[in-house]
Parts: sequence; structure tokens; C-alpha cells
Amino acid sequence: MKRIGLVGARGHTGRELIRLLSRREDMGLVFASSRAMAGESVTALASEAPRELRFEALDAEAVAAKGADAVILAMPNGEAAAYADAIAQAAPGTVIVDLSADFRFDASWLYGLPEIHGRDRHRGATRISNPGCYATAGQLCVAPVRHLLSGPAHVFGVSGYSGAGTTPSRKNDTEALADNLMPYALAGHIHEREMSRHLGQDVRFSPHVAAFFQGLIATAQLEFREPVTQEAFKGAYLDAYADEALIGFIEDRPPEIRDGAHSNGASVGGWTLSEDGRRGVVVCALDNLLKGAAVQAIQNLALALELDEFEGLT
Ligand SMILES: NC(=O)C1=CN([C@@H]2O[C@H](COP(=O)(O)OP(=O)(O)OC[C@H]3O[C@@H](n4cnc5c(N)ncnc54)[C@H](OP(=O)(O)O)[C@@H]3O)[C@@H](O)[C@H]2O)C=CC1
Ligand SMILES: CC(=O)N[C@@H](CCC(=O)OP(=O)(O)O)C(=O)O
Repeated sequence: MKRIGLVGARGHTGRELIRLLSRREDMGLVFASSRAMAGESVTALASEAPRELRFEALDAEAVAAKGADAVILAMPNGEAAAYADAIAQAAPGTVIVDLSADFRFDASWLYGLPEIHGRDRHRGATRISNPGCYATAGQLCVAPVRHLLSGPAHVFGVSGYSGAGTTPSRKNDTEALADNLMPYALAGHIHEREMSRHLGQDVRFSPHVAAFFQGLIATAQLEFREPVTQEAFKGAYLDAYADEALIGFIEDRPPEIRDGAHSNGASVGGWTLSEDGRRGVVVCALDNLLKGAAVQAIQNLALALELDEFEGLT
């Protein structure tokens, strides 16, 4: 069994990772780092955790000294480098999967979105950067037709407030969100750059946060160089994702938040064309904490460790 450590374990994505790891025979959670919950049983947060496991407040050197087979970093942006450096010094073979945005633009890290960027480079990889939640949904919308586009793709995103993490802010304040929808970072959101970079295609992105806890929608507006037929538009997605266990299709209506929330996979559909066939709209719904974060991290980890990508996920 591969020995897995988790840093940022009491956070929203950490909680999901503990649950997903408990569903695998071939991976075992051997430490869970949290400063706020140090000393408490991990089962107090996640009943699925190993019974004997307690949260520990581990700094980067202490994490590296554990010598785990793999470490998942699930901390806010800006914290991962210290852990990556300490692990490079003390335990360079330890696989790191980082959920933050810190290495998504660093070519020496593998950007792990298997359904779009493949699985060929995972085997033996030790530095994996996990994509952002909107960036996952947006790329799933754009990738199958990117070669047909005449200009930037426009992605409208709405996510639940768990996307804003546990540090209090207006974006996870349930009073400010009640009966409300909050647009933010309307130009230059990190996921706008992330989608553009990894698709090799300009993306414009406008995120919004809503009063529900988890779930996310990306609606992509796509302008084509030449008119396309409904069959070709929809067919591009059916072909691209036909063999993907975690991508489902909704063919008769657009996917809604409820189609993605609490699901390990993503739902793609709602293909709609303008009358002249030059503009297409497609929707992806997924769970920001799952396919948008923890599920994808488990896929990446399993692929790097040469284990079954989908155990406990499908
Ligand atoms: N929420 C989401 O939908 C998604 C999140 N992500 C990314 O995943 C990462 C985790 O997100 P999320 O789970 O929402 O975050 P949370 O705010 O819910 O959790 C953050 C965790 O990090 C720990 N932490 C905070 N600061 C530090 C620090 N300086 N050193 C060590 N540990 C620290 C906290 O524990 P403690 O203070 O107890 O140590 C806490 O467990 C982020 O980078 C986020 O951008 C990616 C995709 C989707
Ligand atoms: C509602 C909300 O704030 N959502 C987050 C989602 C992004 C996220 O969590 O991912 P990374 O920071 O890892 O890219 C945001 O827009 O920043």
C-alpha cells in the first residue's frame, strides 16, 4: 500500500481527499497536517479516516522527513514552494500533487488534467500540479472544438462558496450571499490565464459565486471560423470523451448545478448553435471540490504511482 500524506487536511478539499483515500485499498493516509486541529482525531472531521490518526501541525521539513510515497498539498495559494523545496532536499522521490495554483504555470511540473492533456507523462512523475476547478470545467468545454475557433472563447462561471475555501471572506459569507449572486475577478482571474495557457487558445472568463455550498457551472460561448452543424458540434464532444469514465453527457438539456454537485465526474452538454452555425454554446457542470479538485488529485496520484486511476471514484 502506498503511504500518502496530506497537508491542509482540515480544509474543504482536504476533507474530500480523506474520504476518497479511505475508499482505496492501494493508498493509505499516513499523516494529516493541520495547525488548527493538531492533536484532534482525524475522524472528528471525517469519520472515514483511519481510527488511530490524529492531525499534526507539520512544517515543511517535518512533512519531508515523513518520507511518504506521496504528499498531497491542499493549502491556499503561495504556500507550496516551501514544501516542494523541503521534499526535494530530504525525499526527492516523494510524489507531490499540489492543489494550489502555485505551479500551474511552471513547465517543470506536470499539469494533470488527464481527459484533455493525456496520461502519457504521468508514470514516474513526481511533481504534479492539479488544475483549478473552473479551469477544469472551462477546458472540458473548449478543448474538443478549439481548432475550429475564430477568436477567444468566453466562459461564464458560477461556483458554490466552498470554492472560496475556509478563510472567511465576502465570497464565503453566507449572509452576503443569501438571495445573491456575486461576480468577481472579471478580468485576469488566474483560471483565465490557466485555461488560455493549457488550451493554447485565448479564453475570457467571468466567475461568480452563489449561495449554495458545492458545485460549479461553466458556460462557454464559442465563435467558429466556419459554420458548423449540430451533429458536428455535439459529435466533437462525444468523440473526445467517449471513453472517459468520469465524463458524462446530457444531450437533451443543459447540465445544471445539481448534475455536477456531489458527483465525482463532470457532465457536459446543452450544445446550442446560433441560426447561422457560427456560434456555439456548451455547458459543463462538476463539483468544484471533487472533479474540480480532490477527485482529479486522486486520478493524478494514481497515474503517477502506476495504480488504478479510478478505484474508489467510479
Ligand atoms: N475549494 C475549491 O473548490 C478548490 C480549491 N482549490 C485549491 O486547493 C487548495 C485548498 O483549498 P481549500 O481546501 O478550499 O482551502 P481551505 O481554506 O478550505 O483549507 C486550507 C487548508 O490549508 C491549511 N493552511 C492554511 N494556511 C496554511 C499555511 N500557511 N501552512 C500550512 N497549512 C496551511 C489550513 O489548515 P490549518 O490552518 O489548520 O493548518 C486548511 O486545512 C487551495 O490552493 C485552493 O485554491 C482548487 C480547486 C478547487
Ligand atoms: C468562489 C471562489 O473564490 N473560488 C475560487 C476558485 C478557485 C480555486 O479555488 O482554485 P485555485 O485558487 O486553486 O486556482 C477563486 O475564484 O479563486
